[in-house]
Amino acid sequence: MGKREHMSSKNADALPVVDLAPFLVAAGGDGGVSRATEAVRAACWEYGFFRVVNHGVPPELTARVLELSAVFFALPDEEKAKLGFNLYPDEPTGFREALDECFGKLTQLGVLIQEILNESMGLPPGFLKEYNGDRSFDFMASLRYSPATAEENNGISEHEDSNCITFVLQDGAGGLEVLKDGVWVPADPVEGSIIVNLGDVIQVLTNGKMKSATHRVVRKPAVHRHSLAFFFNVHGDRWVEPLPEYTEKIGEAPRYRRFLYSEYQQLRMRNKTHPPARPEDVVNITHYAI
Ligand SMILES: O=C(O)CCC(=O)C(=O)O
Ligand SMILES: [Fe+2]
Repeated sequence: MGKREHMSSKNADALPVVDLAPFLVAAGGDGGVSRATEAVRAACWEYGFFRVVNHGVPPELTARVLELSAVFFALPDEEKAKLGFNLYPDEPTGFREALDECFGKLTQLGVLIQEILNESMGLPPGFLKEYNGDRSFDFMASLRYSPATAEENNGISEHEDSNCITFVLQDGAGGLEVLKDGVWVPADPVEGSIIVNLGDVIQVLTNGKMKSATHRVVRKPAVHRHSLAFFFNVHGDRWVEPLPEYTEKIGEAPRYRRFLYSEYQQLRMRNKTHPPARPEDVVNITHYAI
């Protein structure tokens, strides 16, 4: 009586971690694959955000690409201004090769995660591969955030990604955060892990069951932050709509109307080229909500 038990609470800043080793080593057979698939399902329903380890992207490559990215961004502006969209810089030496190698590895990882998602979404084998088998819309961005000032620290305002699956590689600075039940949870750098977050396409296909996580970057004082974001996308000609497995087959009404992915991309691009005066007029996936 009167004595309070200490309630142990879940460590709020621990994002779910999924070990991909069972998919990448020949062994298997110990239930590792189904455990990892279940872990992905739980993470996607709860957060839409998780870390993967033993993902097949060499840590040496991740470290190298982030270091070269930092060298690139530290070049004089005149040097960087020579570049248009999708042109590779000559300097620093090896940056282009590192980016290409990273792009290749992250594409492979995307294909694997998509396979796992297919299973954890309970879809017929190969469904997502068929739906999203064209890799020509994938892209990667090398990003740099300058130190926070006393006046402001916004790196990227809160948003959801529009695509299928995003990967984030980051240096040691920190600042990425994900919104979970109204609380901003840090997605701090953990050596050897890659952040995975789901985008709007998966949220719509699953009729809102899997989350397109709201996230942001808060800049830290005194440090530059470098990250690499890879967007495993879907072709612009694809129609996106809640799947029967998440609607008629389980007696639930669709929560989104169908849309052409390229149309959504264009509306989101307008957010940037013609920013609406009122924040509530920024187009996001609720534009298609029923
Ligand atoms: O830099 C990061 O950690 C995240 C970037 C991001 O959220 C985005 O580009 O959509
Ligand atoms: Fe994002």
